[in-house]
Amino acid sequence: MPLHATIEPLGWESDFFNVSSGKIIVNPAAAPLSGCALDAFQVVQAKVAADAMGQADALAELGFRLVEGEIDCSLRVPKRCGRGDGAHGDLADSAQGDLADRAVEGSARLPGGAPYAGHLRIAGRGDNAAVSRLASSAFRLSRFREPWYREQDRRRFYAVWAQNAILGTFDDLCLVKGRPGAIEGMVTLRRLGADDARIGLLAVDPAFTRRGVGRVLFAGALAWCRLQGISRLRVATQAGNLAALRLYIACGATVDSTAYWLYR
Ligand SMILES: CC(=O)SCCNC(=O)CCNC(=O)[C@H](O)C(C)(C)COP(=O)(O)OP(=O)(O)OC[C@H]1O[C@@H](n2cnc3c(N)ncnc32)[C@H](O)[C@@H]1OP(=O)(O)O
Ligand SMILES: Cc1cn([C@H]2C[C@H](O)[C@@H](COP(=O)(O)OP(=O)(O)O[C@H]3O[C@H](C)[C@H](N)[C@H](O)[C@H]3O)O2)c(=O)[nH]c1=O
Repeated sequence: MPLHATIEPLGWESDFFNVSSGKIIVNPAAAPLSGCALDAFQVVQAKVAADAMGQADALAELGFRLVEGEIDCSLRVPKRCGRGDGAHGDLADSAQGDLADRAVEGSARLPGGAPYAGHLRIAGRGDNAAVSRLASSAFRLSRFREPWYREQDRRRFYAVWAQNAILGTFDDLCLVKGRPGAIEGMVTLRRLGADDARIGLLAVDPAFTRRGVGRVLFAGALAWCRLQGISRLRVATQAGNLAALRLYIACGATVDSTAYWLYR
């Protein structure tokens, strides 16, 4: 069966990776996708819902290859509530809220941009080097991988993502645990709309993994959402990233959707 779709040019990615890139937009009203249209790009990406295998088969016929699976998760942002205060939700809310509050003690100063007094603080320019170092090495599981993208460009991509979060030019901010130069972990966040936000990048320095830092970062992300009046936090990861999936599920997230990335 032919796939009816258009190809949306990806300007930012084409410039950043120096690879002319496009993305498939499935549209039953569009013409059938042709090899000729695909040949105009060095890389064409498609994100296919995991229950739409007909689309994946049609793309395979056109020469697309599987790159990775993606799992999209989300959770409701728990309301702030003290122990024993049943007025603001269930037990899970209460436990999550306590952890979040401890993670961002002093967080009332957040909207002004001042650093946290608690475990987490907003990263500033002085954190640029350490945050970039962590981001460039942490995200080994990525759809920006060989043979389509060079390893050094994948590393640069996540470093720039983190730098842009510090500047607030892509994600809105980057929260870090640890002193400048001695960062234990980082999480970046972006408001998507009135009610929801998304974690961009979340990583823990390998010297500090399995000590609860990931949970603290996630709790800090929830606390930021609460301060912003955001009620839903979204996060995505690679299907093969069991550590991240287990972390998000342990923090209360549930799976919203699953998909495959295919490239040609
Ligand atoms: C939005 C995104 O950025 S998705 C990509 C996520 N980041 C990465 O993959 C970067 C590389 N990995 C990391 O930085 C870390 O391994 C993280 C962030 C995934 C986990 O950070 P940690 O500080 O180790 O997590 P933390 O100690 O808080 O563990 C919480 C839970 O996560 C799960 N978990 C963490 N690491 C692992 C692991 N290696 N294997 C299995 N489960 C794990 C467990 O359920 C754990 O609970 P438990 O210790 O009670 O069993
Ligand atoms: C830094 C930056 C990026 N962009 C653009 C470039 C891409 O088109 C998107 C990001 O795409 P996304 O699908 O989110 O990228 P990843 O597949 O790498 O992300 C997943 O895995 C990550 C490890 C992480 N968990 C993330 O949350 C997941 O979505 O943005 C841009 O336009 N401007 C920029 O500055």
